[in-house]
Amino acid sequence: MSEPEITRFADGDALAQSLSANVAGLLQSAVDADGAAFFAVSGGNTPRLFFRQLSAADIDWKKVTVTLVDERFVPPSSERSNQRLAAMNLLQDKAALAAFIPLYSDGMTADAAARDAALKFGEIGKPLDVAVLGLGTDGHTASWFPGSPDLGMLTDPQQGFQVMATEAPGQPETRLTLTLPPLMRAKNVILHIEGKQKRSVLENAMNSGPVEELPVRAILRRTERPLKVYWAP
Ligand SMILES: O=C(O)[C@H](O)[C@@H](O)[C@H](O)[C@H](O)COP(=O)(O)O
Repeated sequence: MSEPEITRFADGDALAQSLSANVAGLLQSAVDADGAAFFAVSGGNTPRLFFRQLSAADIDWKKVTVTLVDERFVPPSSERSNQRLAAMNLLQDKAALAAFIPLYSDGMTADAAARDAALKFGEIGKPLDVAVLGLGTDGHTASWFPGSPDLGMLTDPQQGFQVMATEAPGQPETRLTLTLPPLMRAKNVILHIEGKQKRSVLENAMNSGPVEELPVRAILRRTERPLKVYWAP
């Protein structure tokens, strides 16, 4: 396992400025190299400022496809929707030109929506260029939650499903989530965390111990290139 590369920033503003500039550079490099870039973002509260900064980046957004690392299985009109969060904060300004692959699909079951999203990923024809992950204080990333009966499948590096529906204790709705294989194959995996509590969760996760206890361990131990951590207290 290669140690993650942790960069500390004075505050969330400085982190958002650096992260958005670096992600914009990675996406444009992918467009320059392959003619397209494939980008997955997480939801939750942490990424808002990063999204807003990135939406103003002057890159070739019409050649970028954005998707979600995970989603609550609710319509985009819901306050709980990560698609809504991305639409309102990232897919604005210059980034409004990007293509978007949702995980939620109206009129489909969660399993059918997961299959549908995975089919669309396959049509992109390349692995993710950039995946930005968050971290819960319970050690979850994506929708890989401790105590979920699906955790073994979700974090199995050999299994063939890129997107799966999952239930987790304490989560009000079914989740859709990328599994470990598409994230570990991503060319650049970034973990964006803010606050001292999440830093200590990360330190603990970097120690030996079961994935079941802190599921972020699954990606810490499996990325093909060192995972980059952006952290602000
Ligand atoms: O749907 C979600 O909630 C996210 O994708 C999730 O994995 C998030 O990254 C962590 O829960 C951190 O969330 P906060 O940024 O709100 O702490």
